Amino acid sequence: MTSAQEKRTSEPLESSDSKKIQLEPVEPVQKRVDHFAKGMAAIKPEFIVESSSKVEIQYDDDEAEGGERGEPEKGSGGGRRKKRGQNKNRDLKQKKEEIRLCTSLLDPENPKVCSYGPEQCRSTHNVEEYLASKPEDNEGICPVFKALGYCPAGLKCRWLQSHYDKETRKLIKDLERTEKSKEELNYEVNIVSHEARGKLRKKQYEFEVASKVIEFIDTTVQSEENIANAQQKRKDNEAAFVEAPFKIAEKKRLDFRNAKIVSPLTTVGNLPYRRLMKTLGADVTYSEMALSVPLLQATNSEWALPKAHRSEYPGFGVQIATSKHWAAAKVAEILYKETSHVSELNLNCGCPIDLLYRQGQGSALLDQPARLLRIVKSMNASSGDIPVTVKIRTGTRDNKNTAKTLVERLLAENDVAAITLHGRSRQQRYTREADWNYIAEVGQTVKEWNDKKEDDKESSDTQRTCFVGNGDVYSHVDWYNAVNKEGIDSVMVARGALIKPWIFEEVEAQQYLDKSATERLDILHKFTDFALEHWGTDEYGVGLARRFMCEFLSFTHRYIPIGILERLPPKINERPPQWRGRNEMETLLGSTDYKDWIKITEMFLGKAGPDFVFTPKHKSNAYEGN
Ligand SMILES: Cc1cc2nc3c(=O)[nH]c(=O)nc-3n(C[C@H](O)[C@H](O)[C@H](O)COP(=O)(O)O)c2cc1C
Repeated sequence: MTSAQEKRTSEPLESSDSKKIQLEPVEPVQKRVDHFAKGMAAIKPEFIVESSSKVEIQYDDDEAEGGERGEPEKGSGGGRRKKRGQNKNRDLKQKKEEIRLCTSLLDPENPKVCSYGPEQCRSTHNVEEYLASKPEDNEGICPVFKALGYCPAGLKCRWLQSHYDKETRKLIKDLERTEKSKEELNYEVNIVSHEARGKLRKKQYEFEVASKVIEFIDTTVQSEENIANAQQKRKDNEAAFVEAPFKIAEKKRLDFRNAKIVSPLTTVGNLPYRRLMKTLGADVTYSEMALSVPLLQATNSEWALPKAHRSEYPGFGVQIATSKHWAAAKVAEILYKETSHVSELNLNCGCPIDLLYRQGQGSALLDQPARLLRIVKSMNASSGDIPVTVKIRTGTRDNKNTAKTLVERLLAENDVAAITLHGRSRQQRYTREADWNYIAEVGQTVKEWNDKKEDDKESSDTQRTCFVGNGDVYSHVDWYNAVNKEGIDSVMVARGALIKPWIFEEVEAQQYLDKSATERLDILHKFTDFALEHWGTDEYGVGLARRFMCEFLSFTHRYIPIGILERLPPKINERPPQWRGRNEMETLLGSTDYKDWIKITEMFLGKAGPDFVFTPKHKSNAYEGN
């Protein structure tokens, strides 16, 4: 794309189904002054909806970064963030069925033993009563049965009619399909055993490596008075430490050059979404950020985060947030020993939310480089052959970039397989653009380091450190602008891959793809199928799939079809005037009303019950236009 095209273009573009998109010549500006205002997306006039009441949506992507984990508060650097654009009254609990069937009876042909016994069990053991109480089944074939040849939800499935023989009262199974699905590597990995989690819970897990590493690192932080003593202890520990099973050069290799990388994304970067992104061209995906303390307490919801779909490996990273080197060492050791499909362990040094910041986690580490280095060192020493990477921001404060100095220290004192730099400070909001000049400057520093290391024949460590830029990438134009800069190996894409999940197809094709509403709906359909495979097809699983689909739609609706724009490239931060699509479905997919999102989920998940609750993260304020 030439710079002339980037400004305004009347050049035809190829769409995904090879139809040409003719961008009409731009008419004189005076008629549409408002729509060409800075920060506004330039929509062709015929698609602009004039209305006296306009809806303004405030997107708070900063807060989204922490998911439901943190409530912003005044002070502590991020005070301005308080409540802006965030809906604080989100009820995220999904309602359960009134009459629940005991899980021991999911498959009536193969009943399991109920540990409570039918008398004590709080769920019903009366299959007929349960089936009679069930709401009418959803139409069509159960997506999980179709994919796996059986449905683990059994009698609880909301599409039961498609795999239940009423006459014989047996579940239908397609063993051939089951075999095929295994061959297709359609299963989930990194499921930490009950036994390991039980030991963790009882504090009986044996940290053979981490305990030595922690002891060694502790001696490096001894107080001044104890320095002589500490030095001796350190030497002893160093001797023990030499036995560490993996040297840096023996770790798994990462090569991110031109890799298509999806950011770690709390809540929305769930397993079904990442699986979808793999089918749409992603090479690298990350878990949602997992916190070290609940991991060590063996919290089930936290251990759900490192789970991945088999298709994500190799190329799957687990992201952790921590403020303590001992916790980092322990988590790294468990992940190494108890999971089998982790390509890298990523340390979050960028999360801006107050709760984590106050605890010294996330972006707080940027102002405590010694602590950050200790954490990386302990992770590296405890994670076996899993390489360690970091994700940082430019700094914590505006106009005070500290990332370059930090990166110099990281390279000199530690071994990080990759560094990702989000080109914003903690204080900076998403409304201001990421600083790609600074990203390139830091990239240059990493490049010089790699060049020097390559020239150093003495060096036993042959691993280069990859450098990845991050911020605002929304099209192939942004992507190539970034990777064509010296020192930048690749780009990590976050919101761009949520709003426009086919972004990597555009990168591959080096052109905009004007996806039709039907094609976009197909993508959502695929997400739903993956969501049902992951969360299940029973009432509860469908509720979760619906909720996470709404979360996804809270980003996808922000896409403005390329065919209705008159100025390219589209920018991620541009706000549109109210617009309508080229057909009803396109208009629906662009709706900012969460009730329409629920309607969209109903196309694939059946009718949402009156109990289904979804409150969008983003507040939308109606105001009178002038
Ligand atoms: C909804 C949402 C969730 C996020 N969750 C995480 C996270 O868990 N870990 C992380 O390092 N960054 C997280 N981020 C930040 C992104 O990874 C990325 O650094 C940031 O959005 C800038 O990239 P972008 O301009 O491409 O969106 C999140 C961002 C969003 C919008």
